Amino acid sequence: MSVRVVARIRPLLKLELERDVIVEAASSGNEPLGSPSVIRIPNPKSDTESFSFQFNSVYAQEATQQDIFDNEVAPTVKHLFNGFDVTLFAYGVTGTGKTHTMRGGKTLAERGVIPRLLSSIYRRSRKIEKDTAGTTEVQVSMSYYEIYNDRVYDLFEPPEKRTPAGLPIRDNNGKSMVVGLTERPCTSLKDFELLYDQANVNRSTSATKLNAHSSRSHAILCVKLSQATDTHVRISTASAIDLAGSEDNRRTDNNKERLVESSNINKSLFVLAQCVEAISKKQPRIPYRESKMTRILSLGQNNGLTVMILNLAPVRSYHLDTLSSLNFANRTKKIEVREIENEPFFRIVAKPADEALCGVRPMTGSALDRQPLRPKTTNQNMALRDPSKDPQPTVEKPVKTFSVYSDKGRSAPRPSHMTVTSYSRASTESQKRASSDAIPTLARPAKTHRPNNASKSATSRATDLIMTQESIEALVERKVNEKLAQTALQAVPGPVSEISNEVKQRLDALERRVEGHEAEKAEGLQYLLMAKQHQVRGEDASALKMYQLALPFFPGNQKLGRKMLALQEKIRIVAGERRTSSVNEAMPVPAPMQQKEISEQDRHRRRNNGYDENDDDYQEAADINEDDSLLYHTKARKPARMLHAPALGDEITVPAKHSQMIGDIDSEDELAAALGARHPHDTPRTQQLLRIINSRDVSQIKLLKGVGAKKAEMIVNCLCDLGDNGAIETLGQLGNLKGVGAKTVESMRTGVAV
Ligand SMILES: Nc1ncnc2c1ncn2[C@@H]1O[C@H](COP(=O)(O)OP(=O)(O)OP(=O)(O)O)[C@@H](O)[C@H]1O
Repeated sequence: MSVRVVARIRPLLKLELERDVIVEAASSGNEPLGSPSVIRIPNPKSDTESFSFQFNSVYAQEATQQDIFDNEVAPTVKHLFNGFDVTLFAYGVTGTGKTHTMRGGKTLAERGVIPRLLSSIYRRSRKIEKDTAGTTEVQVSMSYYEIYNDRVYDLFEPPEKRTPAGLPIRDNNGKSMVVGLTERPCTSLKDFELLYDQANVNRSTSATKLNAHSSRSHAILCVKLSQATDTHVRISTASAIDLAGSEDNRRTDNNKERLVESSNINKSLFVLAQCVEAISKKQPRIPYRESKMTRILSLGQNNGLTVMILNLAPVRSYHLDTLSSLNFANRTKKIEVREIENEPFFRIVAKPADEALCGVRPMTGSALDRQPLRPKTTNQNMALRDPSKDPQPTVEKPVKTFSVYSDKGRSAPRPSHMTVTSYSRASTESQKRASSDAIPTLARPAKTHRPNNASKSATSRATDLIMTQESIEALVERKVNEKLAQTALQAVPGPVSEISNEVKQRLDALERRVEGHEAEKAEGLQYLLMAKQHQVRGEDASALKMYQLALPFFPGNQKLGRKMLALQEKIRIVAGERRTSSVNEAMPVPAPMQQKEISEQDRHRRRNNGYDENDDDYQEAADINEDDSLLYHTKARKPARMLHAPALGDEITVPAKHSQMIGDIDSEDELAAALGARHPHDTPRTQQLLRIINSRDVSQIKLLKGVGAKKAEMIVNCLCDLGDNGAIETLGQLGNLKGVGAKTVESMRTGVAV
């Protein structure tokens, strides 16, 4: 089944005008009751022509939240209860109504897809429990996380408690799982709303020029539904994803922090577009792994039902962005998704004695609060009892805890001590296992029945044997994970040896250093990426600013320095030319307008017939990976791109020392000095330390690691001896101050947070 793609046009906002509306819903003539399924939008080159895009459904400006839910989401609830996973995601440019569609407002009418989905799940759960006279127990739990700057953060944790590196993602049985995520049981809609609202406070949102409450992250809500009877349990998951919107930074006026977020958002959406393109062209390699969002979304890889809601703004100011989104959606609708339901697995009725024996507590309440720091495993295949303690006399062979792929057509042996009834759905061809792990009130389930390979045809067995490098790696990783998870489950907790304070401190310091390094490097790369984006758009002054911000993260990188000098030279020349031409021209065109026109024309030229404006930008952004000055590159180098015409609107004054020619620079030190760095090897941490020292503020200095009030006063006294303008320029100078040695300097430096 293909991904279901529906488009929703949001109504006009306060400042938008009726005459600017260019996107409209139309009918193809084939739909029942004439409900629209076509989006019509003019050709940006000629208003007399228009493009039409057909989707599964189209919702015009006046469509309500109820309409969207009733037609697009309510039908999936039935499938969820039948054991299918459901993925709903909102896609669109910033400010087009994704969050409004998914979360919505506070009033009943304004509630979005997510609260309505949960309401429907609870209603159906109650009905099932009632209809089965309580023999089927339905439980709902949720996890909620965001991908912010390509890092995964648990939204149940307040930002101040997050580890900067975020949570890791592991592959497990072909699914990407976030490790260490909190999972909260929620027994009623009220429970859910409370948790959801609290978690949303932790989501990264900010005001931008295009949206007062812009989501700066992709938010992923996973609702796990577990239906348990006496004999078996069925788990299915509904994932509701509110993607962050792509942004054209020429329109956002974003500051430094917003630009970093924006480039991460754009990059992940670019990778998503690449994945969709690769899938639609049936390419052998889909670049899922190039961003965390695509890894988690795994479009076309996940089973079950997928619905994409394409959010569109109706007005002309979004024209090219809207076309880009429509093109993306057009490709997405062709993606085929395997409609495979999750197999139920069998429960062993947990007895207190068993629990004591194998050390498994019923996973309710606090036990469910946090999953163990290991991949959520497919531990249906694992015996939870400790075999050494299990006095079952019938065990003849050691229990095999994972199956071996074999060409002999044997079915894998099943541990004989388990009280398991074989159950397999005839409709399910694959060896897919149920998607989840923690089952409230249950011991771990036993291995599911493996169909007898002998019944398979020779051809299908031969196909099974052709394994690609990727599938072998995935298989090995899966087996290792299973083994590790089993070991962890069977391990009897021994006495915990106390780590000495000294060791703890050293570990902490080490961790801080590693995190600092990672964060620093990532931040530097962000600046470079943005510099490149600005540069290819001809926004030279902004590009230069970004390169300047990146420089401290790559001390001594001569190539970067040269690039900056060349850019400065170019800006200087352009500024000179502009001054000359403004004297010569009788009626000058306003510079910013001219720049806009040039770049518009240029962009039209670059788009041959695809109208993939954003894709183009994304491509350029991605090209930075191929820049060999930037430490990280995987692909072969491409020929350098031609830069755009210089931005005529850029206002920049180039300091005299910056305007020297590249050839004048001989050493790294000169280069760094020319670029305004205090010292070529200054890292942000060093700079921050020197800033604190040079502040001459005893109250700040005494907080540095290894410095008390007395030492802080001594340092300030030394600085005062240097005179009013005296400053410490290097770590060497700092170490030479009275009472401060190399050791203290290192200690101060490692303690500085950047
Ligand atoms: N269908 C709608 N009805 C009424 N208002 C809407 C609708 N869709 C969007 N809006 C309004 O438009 C504005 C932008 O919507 P929203 O924040 O949902 O956009 P977004 O696509 O999530 O943006 P971002 O990607 O920046 O987070 C909000 O003020 C929202 O209330």
